[in-house]
Order: sequence, then C-alpha cells, then structure tokens
Amino acid sequence: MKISVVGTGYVGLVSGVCLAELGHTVICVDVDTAKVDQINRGDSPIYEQGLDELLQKNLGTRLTATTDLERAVHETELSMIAVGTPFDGRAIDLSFVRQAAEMIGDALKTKSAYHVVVVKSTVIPGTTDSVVTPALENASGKKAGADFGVGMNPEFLREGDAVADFMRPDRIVLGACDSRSHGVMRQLYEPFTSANILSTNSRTAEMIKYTANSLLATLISFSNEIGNLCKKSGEVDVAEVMKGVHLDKRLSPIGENGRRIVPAITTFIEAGCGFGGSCFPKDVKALIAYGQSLGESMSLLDAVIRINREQPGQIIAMLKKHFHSLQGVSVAILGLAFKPETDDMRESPAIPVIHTLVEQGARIHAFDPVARNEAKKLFGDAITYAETLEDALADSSAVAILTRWDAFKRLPRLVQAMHPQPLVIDGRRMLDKKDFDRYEGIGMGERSL
Ligand SMILES: NC(=O)c1ccc[n+]([C@@H]2O[C@H](COP(=O)([O-])OP(=O)(O)OC[C@H]3O[C@@H](n4cnc5c(N)ncnc54)[C@H](O)[C@@H]3O)[C@@H](O)[C@H]2O)c1
Ligand SMILES: O=c1ccn([C@@H]2O[C@H](COP(=O)(O)OP(=O)(O)O[C@H]3O[C@H](CO)[C@@H](O)[C@H](O)[C@H]3O)[C@@H](O)[C@H]2O)c(=O)[nH]1
Repeated sequence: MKISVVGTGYVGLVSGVCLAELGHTVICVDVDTAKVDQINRGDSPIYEQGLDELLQKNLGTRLTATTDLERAVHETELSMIAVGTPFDGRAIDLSFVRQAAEMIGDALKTKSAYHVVVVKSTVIPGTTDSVVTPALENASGKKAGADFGVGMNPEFLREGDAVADFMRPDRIVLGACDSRSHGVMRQLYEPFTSANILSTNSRTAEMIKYTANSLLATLISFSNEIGNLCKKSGEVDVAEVMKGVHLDKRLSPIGENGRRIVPAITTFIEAGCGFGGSCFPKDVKALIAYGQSLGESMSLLDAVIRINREQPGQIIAMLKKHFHSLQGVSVAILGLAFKPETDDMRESPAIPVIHTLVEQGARIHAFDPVARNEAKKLFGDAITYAETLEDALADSSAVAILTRWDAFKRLPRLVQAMHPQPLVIDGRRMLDKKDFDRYEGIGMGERSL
C-alpha cells in the first residue's frame, strides 16, 4: 500500500519507517526542512533504539521524506496525520492538526482517486469528526464518506521501545466514518496476524487512547501515594506491598494448570519519583479539561496529576533527612530524561529536582547516557555534565537515581570503592539497600530490610 505520513516526530517517523519495513511504500512529510534533509541522509532526528537501522534499510526504496505534501498525497492512497497536539493549560492545541488537514484537503481538490485520511495524533473525542473532517471537506470541496474516507488510529508506542512496540502491537484500534475507510485502514496492518484489532467509530478510538494513558498514570500515582505512606510507616516496603496486592487472582489470574497466567498488572505499579514524558501529563490534563468542559469534576484524575506534581519533592525530602542544609553539597544526578533509553526531557521529574537543588545551593554533577545535549538546553551552566558514571560520582556526597537505566546497576561496585561512601537516593527502586552504607529508597520505610 502507498502511504503518506504527515509529521515526522516520534510517532510519524517511527510509524513511517515501520510501515516501510512491513512492505508498504511510505512518503514522510514535514514542514521542517532540516528534519526532512536529515531523514533523507539516513540519520534519524530522534534517538530511538533500532530506528536508524530500519531507516537506512528502507530509505530510497520503500521510504522517502519530503516537504511537498501535495505530491505525497497525490502519490499515495492513505495519509496519516501525526503532528503534535500540545496542551496549552486549558485545552489541547489543535492548530497543527487543523493545518495538516487543510493542507491534505487542498491536495485532495486535484486528486480524483479515492483517498483515506487517518488521524494518528492523540486528540480529544470528537476531533476527527468535528474538526478534521470539516477541514478536509472545506479545503477539498469534496464529501467525506463519498469522495474520501476518514479514520482515527491512536498510537500506543512507548518512547525508547517505539520500534518494538510498533512492530509487535498488542492491540490496534481503528475508528472510521464508514466500512470502506475501515477496510482500507485494515490493509495497513495486514501483516500483524495475531494482534487484536478493535474496529469502532473515531470518537471511541479517541477516547480509548486517553483512557489507556489515564489508567496507567493513575496506577503510578496510586503506587506513589501508597509508597509515600510506606516510607513513613516503619518496616514497610512498597515493592513488597505491591507484590502482595497483585498476587490477587483477580489481578493476576491463575490458568488451568494452576500456574499464574502472565500477571495482568505487573507494570505501572512501581513507585518512583513521578511520571513524565510527552504523553501522560499532557493526556491526563487534556482529558480532565475535556471532562470539565462537559460538567464532570474529573476529581480522580485531578488527584493523579497533583500527586505526580508533588512526587519529585520526595527526592529533596530524602536528601534533607541527611543534610542539615544543601548549600554546597555535591549531588550526582543519574538520569535526566523522563525515562531510560530516550533523550526526551519533556516533563522529566529531573527538571523540578534539579531546579530545587540549584535554588538551595547544591552543586549538581549530572549524568545520562543519551540526554546530555538535551539537558544542556534546559539547565545551561547551572549544573555540570559528566561524561561517565564514574565521572558523575567523583567527589559526590550524595547520588540520586532518577531513571532506571541498566547502566546504573554498576553503582554498587563504584560506590563501595569510595571512602566515605556517598548517600544513595534510589528514586526508582532499582538497587539493593544491602549494597550501600547509606541508602534511601522511594517507598521504603525506615527500618525495612
Ligand atoms: N511521543 C510519543 O511517544 C507518542 C505516543 C503516542 C501518541 N503520541 C501523539 O502523537 C502526536 C505526535 O507526537 P510526537 O511526539 O510525534 O510529536 P513531535 O512534536 O515529536 O512531532 C510532530 C512533527 O509534526 C511536524 N508538523 C507540524 N505541523 C505539520 C504540518 N502541517 N505538516 C507536516 N508536518 C508538520 C513537526 O514539524 C514535527 O516534526 C501527538 O498527538 C502525541 O500526543 C505521541
Ligand atoms: O511503574 C511505572 C512505570 C512508568 N513510570 C513512569 O511513567 C513515565 C512514562 O513511562 P512509559 O509509559 O514507559 O513511557 P511513554 O513513552 O510516555 O509511553 C506512554 O505514553 C505513550 C504516549 O501516549 C503511550 O503510547 C504509551 O502506551 C504509554 O506507556 C516515565 O516517566 C516512567 O518513569 C513510573 O513512574 N512507574
């Protein structure tokens, strides 16, 4: 199938490259000439495991990039809109989606063959039907359903695992205005014979995406609230508590052989220093705003966001337990991006942690295996940036782990060689307390083993 993907950010580029790998012919379109040129050189503008290899493998044969949206629409059967939908504090900003739809509609004006337009961006329920479809109809002078198809296909990939998630989807949600559009959209994913495909209307597809992210964010804030309580209640460890809770057969069913089926919920229950990234904070806030615009209080999701906003403060509180003042204290911060395997700093818990520590006079030596350049754009000279884990630890009085990078598992050996050992603050509960002289873990009560 011939596909054009409009927007070459995380979602657009990963989708375009992976669809080409599946055998489709893909034209990636972006308004950003520098990005387009970079893609055409075989160099991905984003850091994502395995993406460069697949890009280089398919480039020039099944994959090309361009700024010429009109040509891309004319040469393909389906266009995917994968542009940003930032949250402006009150509602999601649909200007990029609207603009992309108008540009596609303009191109459809001079195209006689049937074309399907699919929204892949995360948009609030009703957007595809009441914003995208009218924009396409007005610009093209044609009628949705009769002259062209429209659909909504939310994306569930995780940054850092985006290629693997796209290539092995656990579900594909297809919303569309009619069965013809549904049929064309199904062809996109024909190679995925074992994925669950849920066909519905666009409004439901839009709601599924927000609900999925809101549930995961809720699980995290729930674990963090319980973790903060465990921390204060003595010999209690949130990791053990969650294990005990999730052995409930209603959460982790038992199969016919008497063994547990893959536990239903084993992830997103890890207490930590909070969730970040370009999706959870934005999507939960957007759903709250949408719900409140319809008269719903959305109080549960409001609490999810409030707990998350306060959670990085746990790192500061643990440090303050050990240092009378943070003035002049040398702190190694490990992990700057919002999670491992990405250089994405958007809404990273490291941002409030570092700003607070700098305000209180601490000296920060920060290390992240891939996010150093992105972090420099945010913190400039206010902190120093280590090249290696060893370099970050040198002369530190405290070490705070903010993301779960595998590389940080070397920490016990490195810390044990230091005299005196720095205080270790484990914001992701990835290390063993027993390996350190002085250790504080999120959600781990004072005297827990
Ligand atoms: N990042 C993720 O992990 C993720 C996962 C699932 C869903 N989403 C959703 O997917 C959407 C895109 O997110 P992203 O992170 O890929 O965004 P992004 O900001 O990384 O990329 C958007 C791209 O669209 C381009 N663009 C804007 N207007 C354009 C136009 N008119 N024509 C062509 N290109 C245009 C921009 O130049 C940019 O390259 C958002 O709605 C987001 O919520 C993101
Ligand atoms: O038990 C956990 C799991 C995650 N996190 C944090 O949650 C955030 C988000 O993590 P993750 O979900 O792995 O990353 P994203 O790339 O933001 O992916 C989410 O957001 C995407 C964009 O909508 C969706 O497509 C994905 O399905 C959804 O998992 C990160 O800051 C993690 O540190 C925790 O604190 N505890």
